Amino acid sequence: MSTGHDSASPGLAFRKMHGLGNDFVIIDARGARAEAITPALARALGDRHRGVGFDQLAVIGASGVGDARIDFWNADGTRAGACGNATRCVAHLLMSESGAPGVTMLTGNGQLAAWREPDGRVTADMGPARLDWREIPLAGPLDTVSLPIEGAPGAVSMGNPHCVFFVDDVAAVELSSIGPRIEHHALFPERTNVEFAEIRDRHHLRLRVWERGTGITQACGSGACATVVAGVRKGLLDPRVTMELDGGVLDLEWREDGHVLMTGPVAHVFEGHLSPQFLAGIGA
Ligand SMILES: N[C@H](CCC[C@H](N)C(=O)O)C(=O)O
Repeated sequence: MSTGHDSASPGLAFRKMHGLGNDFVIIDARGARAEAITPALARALGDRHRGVGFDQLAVIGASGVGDARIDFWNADGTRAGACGNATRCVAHLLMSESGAPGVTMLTGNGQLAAWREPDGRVTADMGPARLDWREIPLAGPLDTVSLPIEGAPGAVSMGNPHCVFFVDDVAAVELSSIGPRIEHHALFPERTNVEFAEIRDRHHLRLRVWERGTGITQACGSGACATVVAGVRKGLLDPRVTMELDGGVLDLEWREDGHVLMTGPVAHVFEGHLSPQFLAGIGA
């Protein structure tokens, strides 16, 4: 039986990685045209039954600044300005490639540095937390420490919008119903990621996340960054915090210069090629 031209022409190469179960398809497009990556390709790849499946697609591009640029896409085909766990995964790839102990990458939150820790985990400097209502963005001039939404969540941008609630019992939160309601709340003209945090003490908390454009995820790095910032601003947390997410543990620090550092594991799962048949079936 013919297998078509798949073996002769292997198609587009990709990698599958994850950080605490927050999973990614990573495409190295440094030698390719960025226009090759479209919302339709992101949606098709993100389909967990007919594609590969991911929480985010991360596309590595050539950059005149730093080692590379990274563009992030959600499973619904929309773009994300930041993705902390994918930033750590791509940093791991770039450091493995160059043998260097650190790397800099251009993202929607500016140029970010990352480095490997002695224990093998990867730390990303996720850049400055942005706190002005225009930077989130919010629909109007509101105090981002406490929004006029039931539960008084805080709003933080890490290059993407986050709405952070502090609750008594995070296990009792019905993420699949409240998540999409807050994602599409009128106060957030570009929608928002939604975090629910249960504080254990000033250095420890439990976090669950509903992601804009993707839904419930096992972990969200930029959400963890936004949560430490929102918690410190409300007087609930110290600036160094360990967070337990559904998929694992992240260490966070909101540094005095406003940058947020995030440390956690990365995992390389497999490499593959998208078949020409799959690529030919993707619409506009
Ligand atoms: N998983 C990512 C965040 C994705 C954010 C995305 N859903 C958005 O639309 O901003 C992280 O580790 O930071």
